[in-house]
Amino acid sequence: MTTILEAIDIGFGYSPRVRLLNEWSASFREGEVVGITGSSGRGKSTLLYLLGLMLRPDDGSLLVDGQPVHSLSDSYRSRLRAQKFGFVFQDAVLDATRTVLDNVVETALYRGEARRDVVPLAMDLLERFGVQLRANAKPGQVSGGQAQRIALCRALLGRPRILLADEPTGNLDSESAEVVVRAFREHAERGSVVLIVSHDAQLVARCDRSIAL
Ligand SMILES: Nc1ncnc2c1ncn2[C@@H]1O[C@H](COP(=O)(O)OP(=O)(O)OP(=O)(O)O)[C@@H](O)[C@H]1O
Repeated sequence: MTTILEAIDIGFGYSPRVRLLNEWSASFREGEVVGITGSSGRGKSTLLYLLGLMLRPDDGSLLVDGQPVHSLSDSYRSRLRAQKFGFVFQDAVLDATRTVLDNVVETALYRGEARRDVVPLAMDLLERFGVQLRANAKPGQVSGGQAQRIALCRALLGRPRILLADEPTGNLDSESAEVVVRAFREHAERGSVVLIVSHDAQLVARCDRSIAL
């Protein structure tokens, strides 16, 4: 299977005294759903920021589809992020001034897709995750669990090659969590990799493998 993302001997600390990662290596292949576990404060979210090109490692290298990315310019890394990455983070960061539907289609429009093409796809995703009736609401008018599913729709609509999810089922009941896990699996099977940070042992057990930090 093709390797999509590879970290080689990554080192990182927010300050020299507090090192979170030392010579950390891992590779992630097409079709995989990988769980990342570790105690609170261990650095799991930080690892997603590093793998998602939001932070730069202090040492080591990172390859995306075989291309070294650690020393690329910020603007190139931003473009790569928009092209290849999808994020489902805890603080879902939906734009409060725009409707749920506009939030979901935002990344696809940024990539140059036509609104008339992506709106039906977005509505299908919202329906799948049980939030289609909130399409015209503003993010401030939806619950935390709904916001999480809306952020997931936005990420999946972008069909990212690398999907990074931080506690994606944290605010969800078990039935909604099940829908999310199935969606991750299907997404990976279409030729992507999905990395999930979670404290939820049941969720991690359903991944293809897990990595403990
Ligand atoms: N921007 C920052 N500047 C300085 N320290 C930070 C910053 N962000 C996080 N930290 C610290 O780095 C450590 C790792 O944080 P991180 O959020 O990556 O852990 P985590 O494993 O995801 O934790 P949790 O399971 O509680 O979400 C923590 O001690 C945290 O306080």
